[in-house]
Amino acid sequence: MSDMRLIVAGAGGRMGRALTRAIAETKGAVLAGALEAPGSELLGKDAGVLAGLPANGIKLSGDLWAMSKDADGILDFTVPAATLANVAIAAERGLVHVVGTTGLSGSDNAVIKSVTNRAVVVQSGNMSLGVNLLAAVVKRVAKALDESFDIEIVETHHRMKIDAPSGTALMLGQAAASGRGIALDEHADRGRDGITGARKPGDIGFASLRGGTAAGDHSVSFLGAFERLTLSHHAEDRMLFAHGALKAALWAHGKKPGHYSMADVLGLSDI
Ligand SMILES: NC(=O)C1=CN([C@@H]2O[C@H](COP(=O)(O)OP(=O)(O)OC[C@H]3O[C@@H](n4cnc5c(N)ncnc54)[C@H](OP(=O)(O)O)[C@@H]3O)[C@@H](O)[C@H]2O)C=CC1
Ligand SMILES: O=C(O)C1=N[C@H](C(=O)O)C[C@H](O)C1
Repeated sequence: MSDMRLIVAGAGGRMGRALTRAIAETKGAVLAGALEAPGSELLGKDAGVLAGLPANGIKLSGDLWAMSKDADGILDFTVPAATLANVAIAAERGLVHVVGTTGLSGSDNAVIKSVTNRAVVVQSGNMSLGVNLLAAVVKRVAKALDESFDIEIVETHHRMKIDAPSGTALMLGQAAASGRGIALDEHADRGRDGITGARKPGDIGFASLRGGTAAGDHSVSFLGAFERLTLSHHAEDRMLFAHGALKAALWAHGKKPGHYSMADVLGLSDI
């Protein structure tokens, strides 16, 4: 099969630059386009140079429709409004759409899912093997422990992150809720402040720390009487997520339309 031709959305961003480097390091993938926000001062710049590589001749552009004429997929780590705009074009062009953007609302996710009867979408709040394994373990542990164990999720990210809780924290919360057989929406306790009252039994708490350059730390604690169990993951570099996204795109190339997760890509769906 010929190389998979990939567009990087948000090519001037932290993940966008990492994705450009990951594509350059990956056999079977080639950079076909670099998308940035219309009006960005980076439009016209060379994607390779922005990523710290030799020039590759791919200039940042705000026109996804034009650049996707001969492309196979798009790696989208941007902002919710951009991802939603990209969904329709990716579906129309038949591109594999790897969605890593977080901070999406329930209705945003419904829009993404609405195209998956005709388009291939791989979506995950975290593209790493370790976090997806952690989610499977959290689900299993939550199933084994009853409400006498309180569940608390703590995440730490770099000072530039704009959404909280992180997509990964919500994914881990969803895994815990599924293991317990409860709806996360009804039991999430996000952001305590002031006289909050005692913790409600069965709630899943979230706390977000921001600072420095942390690529992404997550821990899930089960706190019971006289004992605490904490499971955690530490990302050391965002190239981890970029290589995961590449793996997802190559896996999805040629798959039938559907909404896939990173657990599907990694063969962890049955755990
Ligand atoms: N699922 C996963 O494994 C991971 C997910 N993420 C998520 O990826 C997203 C991006 O993170 P990060 O790279 O750190 O953020 P950055 O802010 O560094 O990058 C986002 C980029 O998207 C650009 N952008 C904004 N609007 C558009 C548009 N309409 N079209 C194209 N590009 C646009 C931004 O441009 P401008 O600055 O000009 O607005 C910016 O360059 C976040 O939601 C983050 O949580 C991050 C790491 C891993
Ligand atoms: O914004 C980030 O940096 C990250 N975002 C994702 C999230 O919201 O969970 C994944 C990773 O933790 C890095």
